[in-house]
Amino acid sequence: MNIIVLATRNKGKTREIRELLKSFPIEIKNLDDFGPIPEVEEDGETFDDNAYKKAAFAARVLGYPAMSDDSGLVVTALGGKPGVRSARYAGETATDADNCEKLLREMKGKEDRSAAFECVISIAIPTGAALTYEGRCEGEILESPQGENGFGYDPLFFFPEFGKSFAEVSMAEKSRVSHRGKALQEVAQEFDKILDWLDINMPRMETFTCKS
Ligand SMILES: O=P(O)(O)OP(=O)(O)OP(=O)(O)OC[C@H]1O[C@@H](n2cnc3c(O)ncnc32)[C@H](O)[C@@H]1O
Ligand SMILES: [Mg+2]
Repeated sequence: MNIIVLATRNKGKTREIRELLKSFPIEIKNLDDFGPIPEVEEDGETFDDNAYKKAAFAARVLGYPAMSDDSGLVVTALGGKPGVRSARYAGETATDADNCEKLLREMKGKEDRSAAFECVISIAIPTGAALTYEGRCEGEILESPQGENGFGYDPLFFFPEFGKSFAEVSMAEKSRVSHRGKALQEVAQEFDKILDWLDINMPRMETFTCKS
């Protein structure tokens, strides 16, 4: 069976990705299945840059195909912030709660509450070749947190079609419409092609016998 390493340390993402790919014939490993590996600096200017960096690095270091997700919240009234800095919005060691608090502070008094979650999924192999999938979903920033489910900014992200925040719906409901859900629906649709691509492009580990 094909092995793919999920190149993320985010437990919320990992849960959602594993659930959406559970019916496919792949073994999904995560970074914790391996010894300590260095952290990748997420210094790209776009979700695309960072997604590729995370997947290509994991694939190169571990020797398996790797799938990463770079995602974040893009808020109109904040000129697109927190964007690629979503995980570290309130500082390098910020928690989800710290980031949500900062977002509420920055949004105080803002009339335009529109925002979007964006996600780029990269699937890379050790040679550096990669495939990219994208998803986006639009909503509004609430005045205060609502709901206990999900992770990150979910309690502050109101999704008009549901009339609820992402933290007030189940993981399955969220994934049907979310940025990550949409990107992974594309992955799912193309899954056979992805497996063929891995088959053709993954470097083979041949065993050579040295004659003395
Ligand atoms: O880089 P990895 O290890 O995958 O984990 P991370 O948490 O650092 O992930 P990102 O760099 O992609 O930053 C994305 C941040 O955007 C937020 N985010 C992304 N998707 C979200 C979602 O579905 N719901 C709520 N917040 C989300 C959340 O705060 C994440 O920490
Ligand atoms: Mg990150």
